[in-house]
Amino acid sequence: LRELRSGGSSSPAYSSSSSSSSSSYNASQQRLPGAIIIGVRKGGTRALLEMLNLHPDVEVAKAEVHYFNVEEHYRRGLGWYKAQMPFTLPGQLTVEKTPGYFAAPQVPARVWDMNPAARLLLIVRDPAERLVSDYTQVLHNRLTRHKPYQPLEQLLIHKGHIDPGYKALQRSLYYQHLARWLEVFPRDQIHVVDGDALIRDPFPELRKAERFLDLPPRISPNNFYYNTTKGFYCLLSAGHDKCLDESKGRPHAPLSSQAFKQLCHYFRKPNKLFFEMVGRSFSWC
Ligand SMILES: Nc1ncnc2c1ncn2[C@@H]1O[C@H](COP(=O)(O)OS(=O)(=O)O)[C@@H](OP(=O)(O)O)[C@H]1O
Repeated sequence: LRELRSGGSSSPAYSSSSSSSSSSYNASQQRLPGAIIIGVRKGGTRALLEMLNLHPDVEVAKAEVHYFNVEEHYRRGLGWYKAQMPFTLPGQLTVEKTPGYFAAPQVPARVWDMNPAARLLLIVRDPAERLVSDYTQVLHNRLTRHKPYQPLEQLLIHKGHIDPGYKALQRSLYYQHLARWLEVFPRDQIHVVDGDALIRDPFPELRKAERFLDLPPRISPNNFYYNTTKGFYCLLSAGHDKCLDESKGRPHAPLSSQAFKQLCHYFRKPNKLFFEMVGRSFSWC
């Protein structure tokens, strides 16, 4: 527990964030993360981070850090990484999220070297939907920079068949990436969050995450309300409300129903392998 909360430092185990915050013993400082949201890209990582941040014993790194997956950052060392973290009191849990960690082969061993007790959160979503969301984000970025782009179907389908080389498709092969994490971390240090369930009804997923992180249950259904304009749940805390920005929940780029069906068929086997690996199944297409 101590290592989880303090990222391996020697600060005392759990103490409430509201207790004796004025004493120098409890001086706030930056600490390495005890928990990391490792992915998946477009799985709902921002929503999960913001929702965990509702917990009084959790502080989060606001920006994606990309420490373990970007060589230039990794070379800067743990001092740099720590300096990207929020200030916390002893007993508070530091959390960062970088969706790019999940599919980057060098990352699991690096996270282990940082803190072998780190708790890992993996939020997954229907891999076909995720792929379309991934493409939509790339398309949006290219349009913003006035760069050319290809329609999704052209990237995805080659001579009538799904092209296994398409990067966004590979990012949806969850079992391949998870297998690498499981070579390094024990299964019980990785908690799988259902990203589709988080969209439909966030509270039960948050309760499970609190339990995994050994946090006392502090997040409540009253922290969420459905915003009909946004079409998603938004957050309520201490009288403030917050919805995720417009980059979350964009209308997806079009894809013919025939191509989407092909995609669903393609994912059947890899999905089955993932279900076996995590010991549960999801009702994906
Ligand atoms: N409450 C709430 N509000 C808004 N959006 C929500 C929420 N919960 C989950 N989501 C889904 O999060 C998807 C984006 O995932 P990520 O944050 O992981 O994207 S990223 O990889 O960091 O770019 C985003 O995917 P798209 O809908 O495809 O844009 C959302 O569906």
